[in-house]
Amino acid sequence: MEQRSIAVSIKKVSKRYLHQGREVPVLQEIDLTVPQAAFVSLVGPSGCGKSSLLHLIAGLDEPDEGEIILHGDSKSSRAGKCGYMLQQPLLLPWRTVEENVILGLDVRKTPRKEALEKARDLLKRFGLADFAENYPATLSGGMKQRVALLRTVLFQNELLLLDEPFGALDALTRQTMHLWLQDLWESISASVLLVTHDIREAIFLSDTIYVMSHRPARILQRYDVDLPRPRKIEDLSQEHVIQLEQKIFAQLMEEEKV
Ligand SMILES: Nc1ncnc2c1ncn2[C@@H]1O[C@H](COP(=O)(O)OP(=O)(O)OP(=O)(O)O)[C@@H](O)[C@H]1O
Repeated sequence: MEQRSIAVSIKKVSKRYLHQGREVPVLQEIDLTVPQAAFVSLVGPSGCGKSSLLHLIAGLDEPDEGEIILHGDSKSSRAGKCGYMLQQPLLLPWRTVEENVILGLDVRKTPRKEALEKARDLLKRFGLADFAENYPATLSGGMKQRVALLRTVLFQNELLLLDEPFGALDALTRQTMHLWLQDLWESISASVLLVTHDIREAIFLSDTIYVMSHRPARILQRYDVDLPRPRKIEDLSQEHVIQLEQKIFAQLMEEEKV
C-alpha cells in the first residue's frame, strides 16, 4: 500500500502553564498524526487543552517536552505555515468581503490587483461571488464564517487548523456549513485539524477522530470513520455511525465527570 505523507506529526508533546505561581500541566504526552490531505478532528471536555494544542502547532508557543513536525520538518519555525481560524470570524467591518479575504495577502505585500483576483476566484468557486463587495455587517453568521474560512485558505491552504469554527452557529446553519466545508476541503486537498465539541460534526467531516481526556489532556482513543466520500447528512443515520457517536459521547461524559 502507498504510504501517505504526513502533514503534522505530534510526538509525546507535553505542556504546562504557570497559574498563580505554580505550574499546571495541560497537555500530557500527546501523540497525534494528520496525514497529508486528511481531515482529522479533536474532541475533548471543556478546558482540557484542545486550543492549547493548536497554539503549539501554529508555532505561537513551544511544547515543554516532545516534538511537533510539520511536513517532515521539526527544526524550522512553524509560524506562518498553518492557516489558523478561530470561532469568531474577526472580519474588519470597514473592509468589504473581498478586502477581508485578502488580509493575509496584504500582510505578505502581494500586489492588490493580484490578491483581489485570487479572492474573487475563490469567492466565485465557493458561492460568495454576489457578496464580494458587501460589508460584513450585511452578512449572516454562516456567511461571515465562510468569508473567514476563505481568508484563511487564501493565506495558507496546505494545512488548516480550525478551532470550533461553527461553534456559534445554529444547528441548521452548521449542517449547511458542514457540506460547504466538505466541498471546499475536497477541492483544495488541504490537511485539516479541527477542534470541535460537536461529535456529529467530527464524524461527518473526519477521516479520523482523536478523543482527549480531561486536563491534563491525554489522547484516550483514536477512531477512523468508515464512511465513503463525499458524505451526505443522511449518512449520519447509519447504525454503525450512531454507535460511534454514542461511544464517543459516553467517553466524553465520563471525562466531564472527573
Ligand atoms: N497561555 C496560557 N497561559 C496560562 N494558561 C493557559 C494558557 N493557555 C491556556 N491555558 C490554560 O490551559 C487550559 C486549557 O485551555 P484550552 O483553551 O486549551 O482548552 P480547550 O480544551 O480548548 O477549552 P474549550 O473546550 O473550553 O474551548 C485552561 O485552563 C487555560 O486557562
